[in-house]
This record gives sequence, C-alpha cells and structure tokens, in this order.
Amino acid sequence: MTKLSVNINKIATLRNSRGGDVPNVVQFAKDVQRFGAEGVTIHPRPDERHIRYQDARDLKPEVYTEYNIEGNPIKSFMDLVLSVKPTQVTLVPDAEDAITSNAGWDTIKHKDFLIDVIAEFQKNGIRTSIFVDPILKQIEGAKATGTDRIELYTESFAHQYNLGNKDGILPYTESAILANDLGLGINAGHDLSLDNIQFFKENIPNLLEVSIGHALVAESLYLGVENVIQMYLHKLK
Ligand SMILES: CC(=O)[C@@H](O)[C@H](O)COP(=O)(O)O
Ligand SMILES: NCC(=O)COP(=O)(O)O
Repeated sequence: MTKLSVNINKIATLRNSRGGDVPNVVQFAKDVQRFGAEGVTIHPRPDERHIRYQDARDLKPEVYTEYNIEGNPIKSFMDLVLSVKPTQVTLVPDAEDAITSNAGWDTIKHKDFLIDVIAEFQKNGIRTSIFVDPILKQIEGAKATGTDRIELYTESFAHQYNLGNKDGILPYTESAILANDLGLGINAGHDLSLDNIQFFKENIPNLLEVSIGHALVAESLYLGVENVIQMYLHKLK
C-alpha cells in the first residue's frame, strides 16, 4: 500500500495571484483528506511565493493524516518545522532561485551537515526523509546520514516515460532494492501523474508514499471543468 500525499503548493500559488484567500489552502487540505488523501505535503520556499510559513502553522490543526513539510533546512525552515512538528520533514537542497526542485542531495559531500540536521528533527519526534537522485552511492550516503526515509526524485523517470522510454525506471528500481536492503523507507515525488504513477508503483518495491501536486492540480482542472461549465450554464438559463 502506497500513501498518496497531496502537495498543495499550487493552491497557494493560485490564491496568491489575487492577493485574497480564494482558494483557501486550509479548506483545500481538509477537502483532499475528506476525499481520501492520506497525507498533505507543503514546500514553503524562502520567498513564500506559494505556501507561506503562516500556512504551515495554520494547517497543523487541520491535517489529521500525514503532514509532510519539504524544504531546504536553512535556519528559518528548521525553526518553522521544529515549532509545527509535522509527521515528516523532507529535506530538499533547493537553490533560492530554482523554479522548482531540480536535484537531489549530494549525500556524500553534505554528510556531516545532514547528520546534524536529521538528528535534530528526530530528537523532536519528526520523521525524516531526504530527496535523492536514483544513484546507488547517493542511497548509501543517505543511509549514513541516519535518515528514516529517502524521497526518490522522479523528474527523470517522468520525463523518460513521457518520451516512451520505460527503461527510465531502471535506476529507480535498483535504488529501491538497495534502499530496502539498507532498511531505508522509500517515498517518491516530482512530476508523478495519472499517466505514470501505476507503472512507477509497480516497479518500486515497498514504495511507502508519493507526494503529488503539479500534475494532480492540472488534472483536477481538466477533469472538473466540464462539470463547472455546465453548472454556470444552468445558473445563466
Ligand atoms: C521536492 C519536490 O519534488 C518538489 O516537487 C516540490 O515539492 C514542489 O515544489 P514547487 O511547488 O515549488 O515546484
Ligand atoms: N515531493 C514532490 C511533491 O511534493 C510534488 O511534486 P510535483 O507533483 O508538484 O512535481
């Protein structure tokens, strides 16, 4: 069984584009849980261009499934996560100016830093996951940091799958086998979608959780737009 955690960053992006509170991210989190989502993921960035630090605090009492906060463990992010105390923190090595996450950790180069940060979160009862590329030595490096889980960065799989190249899954399967052998839990995310999720799941042994946002929100627009147009037409009769 793989848990679906819905990333609600895009809901905050839409809200921020008008400056008001529509759509309301807390209400959206409540609704996705009511519809069956098994977790809520947010990824506050230092510029707060979508999810804001205050959203992370406001969501805490309403997320009764798994609450996952992702981000680069700079001081302000660490303070936020340590005060909110989500179920899980996912560490992502984002550059400040990155449009979205675009690489996993170099777990070898940043080993000492990751060991310290991970120990601090674990000491506070927060499960840790670190975002990694599907590279065997990086998975071994992840193990050495003491993290509970890894999150496989799935952009390259999604890209290859979209091009019709199913072999793009191979490094992910190998990485998952190694992670299982090492006793690391396995999460995955980035550009997963209705098109590619089943194939991914079938090829990753013991996939514990996926976090999906961008495609899920885009798909929801497409799958919902016919209904909404009909409702407007009905009211305009
Ligand atoms: C960690 C990751 O894979 C990202 O997909 C991220 O959580 C999404 O961030 P943005 O919504 O800022 O693109
Ligand atoms: N950790 C990945 C995530 O939360 C969502 O990524 P995406 O589906 O928005 O690409």
